[in-house]
Order: sequence, then C-alpha cells, then structure tokens
Amino acid sequence: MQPDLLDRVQTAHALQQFRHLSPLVHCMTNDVVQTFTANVLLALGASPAMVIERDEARQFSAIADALLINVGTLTRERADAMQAAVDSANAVHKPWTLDPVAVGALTFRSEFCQQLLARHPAAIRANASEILALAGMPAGGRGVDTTDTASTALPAAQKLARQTGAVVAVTGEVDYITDGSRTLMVTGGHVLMTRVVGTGCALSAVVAASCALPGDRLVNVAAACAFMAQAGSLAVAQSQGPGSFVPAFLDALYALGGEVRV
Ligand SMILES: Nc1ncnc2c1ncn2[C@@H]1O[C@H](COP(=O)(O)OP(=O)(O)O)[C@@H](O)[C@H]1O
Ligand SMILES: Cc1ncsc1CCOP(=O)(O)O
Ligand SMILES: [Mg+2]
Repeated sequence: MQPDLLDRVQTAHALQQFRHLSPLVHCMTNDVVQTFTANVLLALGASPAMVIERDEARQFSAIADALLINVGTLTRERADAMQAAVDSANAVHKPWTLDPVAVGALTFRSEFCQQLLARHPAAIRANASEILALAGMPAGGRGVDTTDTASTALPAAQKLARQTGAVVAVTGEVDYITDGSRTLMVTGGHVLMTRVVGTGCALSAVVAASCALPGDRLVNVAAACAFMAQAGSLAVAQSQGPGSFVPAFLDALYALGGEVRV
C-alpha cells in the first residue's frame, strides 16, 4: 500500500501540543551530539536533561516524560546504565526511543540493540542502513552514515514495527514512519542536513519527546520528522553551508508555526 503524506493540520496540531506540554526528555545519547540535541529540544519547547550515571539514570527515567537511548558512543558502563533506565521507564509506563547508531557493523552495539528490542521501545528512529541491519536484513552503511535509501528499508521498518510494537521511523531524502500496518511519509529537508553532525540523533530526541504526547503515536512521530524537515528546508534557504546552517536551523525550529514568541 502507498504511504500517506502527513498533512499540515496534523503537524500543526502536534507542534501546538509539543509546545504546550513541553516534555521533559531524559537523553542518554552520544558524546558528539549532546549540546546540539539539547538545543534542538529547547528550540522546539521541550526540556532536555542528560543523566547518565546508572543509579541516577534509573531514578530519572521514571520521573521524565520520555527517554532516549542512543548508542553512538556506547561503552559497557553506559550500556548497563541504559538498560537500568529502560527497565525503570518500562516499570512506570514511560515511553522510550531507540537510535541504533551504526548498528550492524559493530558487534557489541549490535548485540546490545537486539537485547533492547525485546524491552518494548515506543519508537525506533534510524537511517536506512541501520534499520536494515536491525531487522536482520542485508545492509550497507559506512560508520554512522547510510549507504541505502529509506524506501529500500521500508519493508524492514515495517517488519521491525510488527516485531517490537514500536513506531519505526526510517529517515533519509524521504522519511517513512510505520507501525507495521499504517505508513506515513514526510518529505522536505535537504541533503545539507547530512553534512552537519547530529541531525539524525537530534531528530531521535524529538521523536522520543513526541512519544510523550497524547493521541496517535504514529502521527506524533511523523510530526516530529516533519518539524525537522520543515526547519531544515527553511534553514538551508538562510545559510551558505554547514556552519551557518546550524544557527539558522535552531532559529527555524524556534519560529516553526509562525508564532511570535519570546
Ligand atoms: N537527502 C536528503 N534530503 C532531505 N533531507 C534529508 C536527506 N538526508 C537526510 N535528511 C534529513 O536529515 C535528518 C537526519 O536523517 P538521516 O540523515 O537519515 O539520519 P542519520 O543522521 O542518523 O543518518 C532527517 O530529518 C532527514 O529527513
Ligand atoms: C559521528 C558520530 N560518531 C559516533 S556517534 C556520531 C554522531 C552521529 O550523528 P547522526 O547519526 O545524527 O549523523
Ligand atoms: Mg544516526
């Protein structure tokens, strides 16, 4: 079946809810993207907190509205802390999201991500090569980057969604968001977004936050993808390259929806 395009009314409604509820997001993410991730969440009106020590992570994931697990710079110690945080979030029914950075090529993170899949993620957000690898299908990938297209990985995303119960977002030139039976599509963005580190990781944090919103999780996760794509398109028009893209992107996220805010 052809994926449906997420419509503007749904995106605008999700943005309003996002800003109104301002989800508190517990981010356990990689060393490369900490500040950018926090700034993206703040620009959209959410509240990030990076809590990584195991006992604190266990405590905080039960308090926060949503949890992000990103394995970009995984260590054994971090894996233990992440597992404790996931179990604690699950115990109080708080949603958690997986970003399986560079899964497939590297054994430790691949085994860890496979273990996590059994722990009921609310959402999974990744590029095409990562989704293919996570689903156990032949995958490319070059470090943290994809060598596959999102449309190629859509069947893998649908399989993963059915297997885990998560909403799965596979991103790229077009983003596909699926719960295994329904699939939405988000267009927009720009290839320059792949020339700035952390756009995918930050999107996963926004997806995590969107899982704390009421309503249809498939639509809310697709809306998170749409926020990033819309802001990406606007920022590219205002910038000359990767360096000027980052501040323009944060400004565009902040201004999304056309409201004048302070
Ligand atoms: N070729 C492209 N054209 C437009 N947007 C893109 C393109 N590639 C990636 N994006 C956007 O960049 C963001 C990061 O996605 P992606 O590059 O797939 O993740 P990752 O950084 O984890 O590999 C998403 O918002 C996605 O829609
Ligand atoms: C470069 C790098 N190395 C380990 S994690 C990371 C960041 C990846 O960010 P993204 O997946 O958003 O491109
Ligand atoms: Mg990534």
